[in-house]
Amino acid sequence: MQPVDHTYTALNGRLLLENSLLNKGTAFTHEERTELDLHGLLPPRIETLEEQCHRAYKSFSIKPTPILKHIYLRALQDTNETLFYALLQRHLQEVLPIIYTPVVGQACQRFSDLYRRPRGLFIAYPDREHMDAMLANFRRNVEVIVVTDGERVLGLGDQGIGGMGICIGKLSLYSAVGGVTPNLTLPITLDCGTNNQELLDDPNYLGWRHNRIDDDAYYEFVDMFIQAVKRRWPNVLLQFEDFAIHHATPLLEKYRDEICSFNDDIQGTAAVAAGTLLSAAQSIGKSITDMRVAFLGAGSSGCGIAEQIIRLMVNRGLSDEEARSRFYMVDRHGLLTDNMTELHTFQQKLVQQSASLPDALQNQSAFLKDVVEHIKPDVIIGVSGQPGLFTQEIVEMMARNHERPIIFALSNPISQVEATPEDIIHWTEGRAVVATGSPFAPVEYNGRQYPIAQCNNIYIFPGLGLSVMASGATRISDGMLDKAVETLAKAAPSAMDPNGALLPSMENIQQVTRDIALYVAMQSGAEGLSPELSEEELKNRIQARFWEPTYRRMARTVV
Ligand SMILES: NC(=O)C1=CN([C@@H]2O[C@H](COP(=O)(O)OP(=O)(O)OC[C@H]3O[C@@H](n4cnc5c(N)ncnc54)[C@H](OP(=O)(O)O)[C@@H]3O)[C@@H](O)[C@H]2O)C=CC1
Ligand SMILES: CC(=O)C(=O)O
Ligand SMILES: [Mg+2]
Repeated sequence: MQPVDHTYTALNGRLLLENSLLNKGTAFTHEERTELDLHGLLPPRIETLEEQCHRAYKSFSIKPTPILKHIYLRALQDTNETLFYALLQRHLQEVLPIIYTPVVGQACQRFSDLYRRPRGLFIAYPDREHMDAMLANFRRNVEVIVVTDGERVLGLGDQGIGGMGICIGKLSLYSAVGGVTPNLTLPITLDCGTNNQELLDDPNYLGWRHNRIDDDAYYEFVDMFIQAVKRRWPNVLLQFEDFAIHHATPLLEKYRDEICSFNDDIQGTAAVAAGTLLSAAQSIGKSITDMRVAFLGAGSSGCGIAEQIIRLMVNRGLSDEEARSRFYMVDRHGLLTDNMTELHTFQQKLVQQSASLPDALQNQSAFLKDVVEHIKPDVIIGVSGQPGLFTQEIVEMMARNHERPIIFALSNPISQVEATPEDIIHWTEGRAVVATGSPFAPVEYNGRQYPIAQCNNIYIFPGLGLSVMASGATRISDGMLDKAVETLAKAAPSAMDPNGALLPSMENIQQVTRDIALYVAMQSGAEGLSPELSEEELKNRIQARFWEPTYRRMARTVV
């Protein structure tokens, strides 16, 4: 009888050390080294995981730049995943900006230069006839996929196959925060070409050197991929990530009822932003149903966030029409109105009726400044991907209009933020309720420290993944996302104390993620999208599924 708390492997010697999921490096014990033919291949000292973490943290700390720290961590991940995640868990707050936004943005931009070892799948358009074979080249069991086509990476535009960096980063967080076993995750890049001339001209670019395919060719390619995923992993959770505006919503709408899937930029961002807004409303003692909200950027995230807040307002008693009338979506060409002809379908649902607008906004393209001046929104949300558009004039006007203006500058990475928290706090004399998409240090103003909430979908997607894994949900419904919003808002310190932070701290993010997983799973059960299980049963399943980075005794498979 083989002990059940052992991990069994048919690998030994160098092949075992090269398998990042199984490798323990210097933590292989004497017995394991004997049994698995490792003697001589490792330095003689045997370390504990804790000792390895100390050593790895020291190496990490002395790297002089954020990108070198990122490269170090990615190399560690490719060498020993248990150690990588143990390090992440012990230093999450410090390491998060390195493996995720903002530094992951640079890693995507320099993906080909930095490329060292294979991770995930690159599915290139010219290879499409081999779709099933490509998926079969990966491990048999996969439960979570993050897929991109790299066309809108953060606010950095088309990065071609560099988008893979984002998928790797997101899945690292599924494991570090959401307890999803790393060997069940799969990052995928659909290489549809690139329209980024710099990449096309770069002799080192590792992607398909071709302009992007579009229209029928694009949708047929994506469909070949989705059908192949369904054949190989019918129960997988598939996250669409960083697709450009013209593909993101059509793909979500096409596939959300066909495969268990969601779009992180639309729905994940919507849930975190709506949760943060609920929390901000609690802080300033105002109901969201009394608020008017203006957006800068009416793209995938902007319209997704607006639709989620509208659902919240409707759940709290407003009619759909009343709720929609409170939204002012400003895009590149100005405020969206019913006079505009070339809007995406998802934007058409969020237009203002020009006849009901104040005169000053009727006969011209109104921009954010005009909307803030004439509508006096309680909230402005930036998801334009363009830096600096929350100007001093606009922010000061917000502060004149409201005692506690709510200002969310959510574009990533830091280089693209609409206004820095430092500026917003100063321009509003410390009165603004601020959130950003990337992490910012607390702002010091008039002897007071203002912590800045990181309103990022990291608060949502790991919980959705854990929920699906624990419950076996087959779809991600709006009702499930609404539960995530409410659970997040309830977990915010501001729910207890108006001066408390808008979002739970990163130190508590694992617990928040478990709570989100639980309430989302209860909702999927109530909607018939997963077996209806008791709260207790679901908690037990979440606990049982939650992977922790620890070493197990490793032994040779007995054949
Ligand atoms: N905090 C978080 O968790 C998240 C943050 N984001 C960030 O949000 C940003 C946008 O993402 P996403 O919505 O998916 O991207 P999209 O491209 O779908 O949307 C961006 C929109 O902003 C518009 N825009 C561009 N320039 C201006 C301008 N000068 N004034 C007004 N609008 C403008 C674009 O118009 P056009 O198409 O004509 O250029 C487009 O409609 C990115 O920076 C991303 O990193 C996204 C997801 C999550
Ligand atoms: C956070 C994220 O998903 C984005 O900026 O695209
Ligand atoms: Mg994204």
